[in-house]
Order: sequence, then C-alpha cells, then structure tokens
Amino acid sequence: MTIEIRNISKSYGGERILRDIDLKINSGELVALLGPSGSGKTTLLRVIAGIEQADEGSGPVLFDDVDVSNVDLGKRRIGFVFQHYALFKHMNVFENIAFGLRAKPRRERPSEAQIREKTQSLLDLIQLGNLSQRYPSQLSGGQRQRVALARALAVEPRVLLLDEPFGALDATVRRELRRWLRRLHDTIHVTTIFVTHDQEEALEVSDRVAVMNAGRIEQYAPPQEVYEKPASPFVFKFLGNYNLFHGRTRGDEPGEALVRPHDIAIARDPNAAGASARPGVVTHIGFGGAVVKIELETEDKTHVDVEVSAPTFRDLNLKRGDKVWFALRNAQEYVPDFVI
Ligand SMILES: Nc1ncnc2c1ncn2[C@@H]1O[C@H](COP(=O)(O)OP(=O)(O)OP(=O)(O)O)[C@@H](O)[C@H]1O
Repeated sequence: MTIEIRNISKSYGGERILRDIDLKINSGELVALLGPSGSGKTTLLRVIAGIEQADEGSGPVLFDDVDVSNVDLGKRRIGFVFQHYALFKHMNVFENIAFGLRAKPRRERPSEAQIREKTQSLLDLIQLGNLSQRYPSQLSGGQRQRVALARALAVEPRVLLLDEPFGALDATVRRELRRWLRRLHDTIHVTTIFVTHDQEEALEVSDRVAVMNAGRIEQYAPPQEVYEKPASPFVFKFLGNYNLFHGRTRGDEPGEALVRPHDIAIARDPNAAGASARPGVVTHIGFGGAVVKIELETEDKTHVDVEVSAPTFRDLNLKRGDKVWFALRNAQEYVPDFVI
C-alpha cells in the first residue's frame, strides 16, 4: 500500500512540532524517519497512524490514494511496534502472537485451526518456533521484539509502523536485529515506516531515509544519496563525524566546508598527500580495529580528525609528534565558490 501525506502540520500548545510535511512512500517500501531527539519523528508517525490529528488546514493522509484522515485507528489496519515491547506477560509467545486473531469480531475471526497455522508460520518467520511456550519474562529483549513484530503482523496489516523498535537493546543485538528486519521485509514486503535516531541503523535498513530536523524533512532520498550528497549542513553533520573548516568565498563572504575524517588524505610527503596539501602534527592515534583514527594539529592550532584503514596506517608507520601532510579529498561546500 502507498502512503502519502501532504502539507501536514502539528502543534502542541501553540508550538509547531511538524511544519508543512510532505512525504510519499511507495508500496512495499521501508522508509526510515531519522532525526535527533525532539525533531518530530514520533509525532509524524502518530499522525500517519491516526493516533494524533494534524492541525486544521493540513492536507490529507492518503493510504492507496484514499483519504484516511477521518478513518478510525482500528480500521486503518496498521501494525505497531514500540521501543518498549508491550507483550502480555501472562500469555506465552504463541498466545501473544495469536492474540490479534482471537480478538477479531466473530464473523471475521479465523477458525482455531487457521489461527494455529497462521501463528505457527509467524513463529517460523521470526525463527522462534522452539520458544512458543515460553513467557515474555523468559525471553531476551531481542526475542521479545521479534515476538512483538510477529504479533503486529498476525492481523496482516497494510502498514507497519515501528517506533525505535530496537532502542532499548544493546549495540550487538541491535545490529543483528536490523539485518533480521531487512531480511524479513524482503520476504513480506509490507510498507513500513521505521523511526530511529541512529544513523547507521537508518542507512543500513531502509530503502529511503527521511532526515528530520525541527519538524521539517531536510532530505528524503536513498541511503547512499543521503550520505554522499547531503542536502544541507544539518544532514551532513547528523550522518557522521566531520571536520569543519572555516574560510572565505571568492567574493570574500565567510563560509564553511565539511569533510569526513575518511575523506582526508594523509602522507609524509606533501606531493603524496594530494593537491593543496597542508602540514600538521600527529597529536593522538586511536586504534579501532579496521579503522585507525589520527588526530592532527595544524600550524594555526586547528584540530583535524583523520581516519585511515589499518593497512594504510601500517604503511604510514606514524607515531605521536610526527609531521605529516594532509589534503581534503571530498569537501562539501554549502557556499558556492568557497576557498579554504
Ligand atoms: N502530547 C504532547 N504534548 C505536548 N508536546 C508534545 C507532545 N508529544 C510530543 N511533544 C513535543 O513535540 C516535540 C517532538 O516530539 P517527538 O516525540 O515527535 O520527537 P522525536 O523526534 O520522536 O524525539 P525522540 O527521538 O526523543 O522520541 C518534542 O519537543 C515533544 O516535547
């Protein structure tokens, strides 16, 4: 199912939390709403779900081109998963997943045999078939979230809305679950909106990312485009580490250039570093496995973060206090004709 929202605004107590948002999601797409805390991600999700009403004068929320602005939440056929899994404690995994089917009005309710079959296939889908008799307290956080997802899917929602579903889990489990979610989505293709403030998660999981800032969408594009062609300094800064260089434009206006640490070339010899190489001194070396972080200080005391691969670092054979040359490979300039 496609989802389209047009010109949506939402205020609380006179404060505008969402500002004229337009968003179109294709059928079967997985879209991440990415942004810092307070940028309006959850509010946007709640408006799409129909839990919140948009401000008067806002445009419609369309599901498959049909305006659902006035359709009851219960009739929109939405599956929800939140950060804090709301499984029923007194029901085992099987019954938690079957709940939505058993709760249907009698004339829509499948037979007991159908409920069992459907629940079993969902247990297989989330790869927890062997834990069907366990209670939520006997599961890990990651397993509980998988059950929550299966429960949301049981009623065959037209849309799946996930609000920081892995937010409460530790980094390793998060990484596993995000891959798992991507594979699951490739199997079931239900239109999905996924709220997260974690850049890596958004970039790795989604087909497109909507980057939100202060109630607006700053950029809406596939992960590679968002990362490689950030539409604004905000998007650039939000998506990863960066160096900020101040300078002036050719017309002598002040400006800034943003450069990722891995987009700085470093060498012992100025010609090897690249065009317009500048000198610096190594002030710190941080070993991080495959990537080594090198901190430099320039003559004017500017601090520069550089990242190189472990093999490159080995070849450079650097230590603190060494003099090196560095050059910017891929600077993003948001002011035209900018000269560092
Ligand atoms: N019911 C409400 N009443 C008043 N203000 C609210 C309400 N819900 C949200 N807000 C405010 O709206 C702003 C956006 O909140 P929202 O939860 O949408 O942000 P978010 O991007 O999802 O942030 P987080 O990542 O922290 O969940 C916040 O400043 C919040 O305090």
